[in-house]
Amino acid sequence: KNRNRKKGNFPPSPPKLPIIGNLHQLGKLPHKSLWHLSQLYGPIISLNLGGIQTIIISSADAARGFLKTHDLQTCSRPQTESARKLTHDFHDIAFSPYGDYWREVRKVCVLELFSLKRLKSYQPIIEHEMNSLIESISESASCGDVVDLTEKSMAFTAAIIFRIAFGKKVCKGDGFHEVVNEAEALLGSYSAYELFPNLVGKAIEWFSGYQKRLNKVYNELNSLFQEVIDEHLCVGRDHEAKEDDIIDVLLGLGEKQDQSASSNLSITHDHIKGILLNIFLGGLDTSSITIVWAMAELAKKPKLMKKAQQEIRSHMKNNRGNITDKEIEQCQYLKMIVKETLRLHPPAPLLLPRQVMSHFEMEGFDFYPKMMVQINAWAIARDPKCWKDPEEFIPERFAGSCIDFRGQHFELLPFGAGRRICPAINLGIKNVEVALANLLYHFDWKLPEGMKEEDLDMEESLGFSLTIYKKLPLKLVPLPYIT
Ligand code: HEM
Repeated sequence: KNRNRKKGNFPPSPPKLPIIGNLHQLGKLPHKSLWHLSQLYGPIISLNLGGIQTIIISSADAARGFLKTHDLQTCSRPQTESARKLTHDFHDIAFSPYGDYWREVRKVCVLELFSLKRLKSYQPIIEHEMNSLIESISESASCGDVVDLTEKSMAFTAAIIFRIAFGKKVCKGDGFHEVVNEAEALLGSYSAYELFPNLVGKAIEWFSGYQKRLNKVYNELNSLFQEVIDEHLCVGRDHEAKEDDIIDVLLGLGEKQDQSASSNLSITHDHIKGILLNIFLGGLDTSSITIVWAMAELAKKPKLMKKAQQEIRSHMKNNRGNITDKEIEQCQYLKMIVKETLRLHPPAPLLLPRQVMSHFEMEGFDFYPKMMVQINAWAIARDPKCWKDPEEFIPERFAGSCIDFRGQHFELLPFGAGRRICPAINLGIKNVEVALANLLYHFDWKLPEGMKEEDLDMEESLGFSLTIYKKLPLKLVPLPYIT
């Protein structure tokens, strides 16, 4: 009680229960429950999640206030026990609090890992994985088999991220995906003691085996990452790829910084492990989730699919090869499809949580340090004040519009905005565009026998806590496109 007794005007709040506050109102899909609450209580609401005071933002104007006007006061992250442990004491980018360290590591990330030059060096990997994807679908197409596009897209993006980060693929059976999923589940939630910082919370945490679970994931990830780092340090390593992978780049930076004392950030193995974890959490699923939703929306609206195919095929003329960046740049309708998919299905619907760092006032409300902030990008993208027919998938709404997802337009925030905006937008978008363009170019797609467009299930399911997926796998029948 004492902790929450701050003077000031708080945003409206739904009625709370003793002890748990508003926790019971989150439901299975928090972004949806919070959207319903915002319709009752307004675009800025305050919730008590156990002992954590949380501000929920559900309008473009309020998001602009937090992510632009007051970005500097709200761009930290809550420092949870799981994040501290799994990122080796915040030696990462995504979960580290705002400050000198974060600014330095973010610079490294933007300039060294995700720059346009580096993206170019990833091109052969993306092309190679694209060819494998098309080949495997062609086999099914020649027999008229149904293809599980969810599984194929996940394998495609995972192979790219593993090769970019580790320089090699990691197979599904290696247990790596499971550890990363478990890490996401822990990083996207709070321990009982964080929610109820008293003896009861401590007891619940102890009985639930939370610390054991956290230690297990930490140990598994740590030894996996250390193994790969050691492989990279081996003299005479079999370096298949011509270009450096992310571990090579980070190890190289560590060596450079050893020689020059002028640099503020000296990259250690802990930094590499923290950054790798961010890359797997950020990159493994987000692009594949988008590819699946785009294909599902197009399968539901065959006229839109035809229009996209005509555009791509007209730019390809009679070329039977894969589509290159040059053709993709000309495919304006494809780009509208990607934007519309990210509007209706942002993979991280609540972005990543932020934390207020210093007191400020906005719209007559007071915000205090340590308050957690969640931006409901999913709800904002459905606001009828910003979007006509918001629930409809209409890529054409972006024709002649300057609205983009790069953090300048607060009605469309799939990558966030402000200082914490996703640093890998170009890589994420490239994977989505390349996959969609090739899937639509090389094949015509139909629904499995006996299924109608209206039967296609579009239900969402919470991933491991930070992302949402299409609940059921997307299964479609590919037919080879004959020029
Ligand atoms: C379609 C693909 C992607 C989507 C929709 C997406 C979305 C997001 C979102 C919503 C955030 C939080 C922004 C905020 O707090 O305001 C974020 C942060 C981040 N993303 Fe992405 N992302 C994608 C792809 C990637 C990829 C491919 C990587 C790396 C390989 C990546 C790495 C990161 C990192 C490191 C952060 C933390 C930035 C920070 O806190 O400074 N993301 N992303």
